[in-house]
Amino acid sequence: MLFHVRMDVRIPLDLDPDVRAELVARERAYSQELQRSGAWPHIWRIVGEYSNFSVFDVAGNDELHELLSGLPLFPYMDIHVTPLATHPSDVNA
Ligand SMILES: O=C(O)C[C@H]1C=CC(=O)O1
Repeated sequence: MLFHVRMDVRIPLDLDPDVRAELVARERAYSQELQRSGAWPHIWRIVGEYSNFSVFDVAGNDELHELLSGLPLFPYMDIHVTPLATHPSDVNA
């Protein structure tokens, strides 16, 4: 199943810079591992925001929740999920 996910990152300004850097590095590694596995096929920066639009390709809601809640930055994100269905006019479907 495909899901559109918006992630807005809200790291507290007073978070220790070393803790912040370590979190961001772990987030990058976790994200890139999922991208390589095929579970996270698209990630786009939203221009002018510390946010992304992503597409996840997973078995269902439970797997998506497991992957999202495992994000190192999960405690510092607002996440909005939109399940995607095939459009009847999609010429590629
Ligand atoms: O920067 C972000 O959008 C947040 C997060 C998602 C992947 C990643 O490496 O960081």
